[in-house]
Amino acid sequence: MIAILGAGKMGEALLSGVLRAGLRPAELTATARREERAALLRERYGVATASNAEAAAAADTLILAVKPQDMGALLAEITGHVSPDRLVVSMAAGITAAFIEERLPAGVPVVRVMSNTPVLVDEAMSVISPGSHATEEHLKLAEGLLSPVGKVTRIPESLQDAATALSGSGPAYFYYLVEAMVDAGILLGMPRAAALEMVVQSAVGAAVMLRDSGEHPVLLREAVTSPGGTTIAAIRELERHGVRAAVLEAIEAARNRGRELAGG
Ligand SMILES: NC(=O)C1=CN([C@@H]2O[C@H](COP(=O)(O)OP(=O)(O)OC[C@H]3O[C@@H](n4cnc5c(N)ncnc54)[C@H](O)[C@@H]3O)[C@@H](O)[C@H]2O)C=CC1
Ligand SMILES: O=C(O)[C@@H]1CCC=N1
Repeated sequence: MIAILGAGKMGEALLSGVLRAGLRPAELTATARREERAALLRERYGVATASNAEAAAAADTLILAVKPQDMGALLAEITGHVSPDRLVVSMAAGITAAFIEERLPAGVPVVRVMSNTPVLVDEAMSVISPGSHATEEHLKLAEGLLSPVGKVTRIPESLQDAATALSGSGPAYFYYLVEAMVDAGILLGMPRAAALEMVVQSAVGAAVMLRDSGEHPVLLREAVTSPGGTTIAAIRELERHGVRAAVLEAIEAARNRGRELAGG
């Protein structure tokens, strides 16, 4: 039995993903703070819902999907119902495996995960790290849950906040760029729907080429950038406005915020 504790956006995305991957609803339990939310999850997915304590007592694998700020309270609710023969998987930004281990009985294995919202379309990037009691078997269990909904990679926990800043938040940066490009289309007199179609398809095409061609992004960009042409005129403006430096600083700020989150 797998329990998803705090099935909000990410918890529900993972729930739907593991069901698409072939788990049966009877193998899953979800928890929610509000009864209307629990009813919606039961109705939409056919899974059972329970209190955190009941779900923790029944499940072999507990997936913690609450906000970092709610993690302490959730752990206090479940600590009396978790034993070292279970696996605890945390999806929260910033919360260290040690934070969880300190609040659960000694020896409980914890795997820390940073995934992202493309879980919803089976294109997630999930980055996992073992806590101090997690073994190869526990990492394999976590990979088994996450690999049907996207790519999974292992990193040392010291890099988890950086992974959060890069791939956890990453989709938001691409959406932000798409928004800005569509605005540029509006500025140039393009109808909004047409601008959105052009920008989204360019993003999809670029993403597929990045993933499938094996070429470095610099080479792919150079292939678009003709001498004396249009693209270099745009790149000059991006450089003049310090966009590359802004990206470095933005992602560093996200990493630093992740470091703060475990402190509340
Ligand atoms: N949204 C994103 O793109 C990503 C989020 N994350 C992480 O995933 C976690 C969840 O984020 P979201 O799904 O975006 O937030 P969310 O707010 O949509 O989901 C959290 C859910 O937990 C529920 N909850 C809080 N305390 C509870 C309790 N004691 N018992 C039962 N339910 C409880 C809330 O009512 C809410 O529905 C966070 O820790 C976040 O850092 C990680 C990667 C990406
Ligand atoms: O913004 C956040 O805190 C969460 C973690 C990664 C993406 N969203």
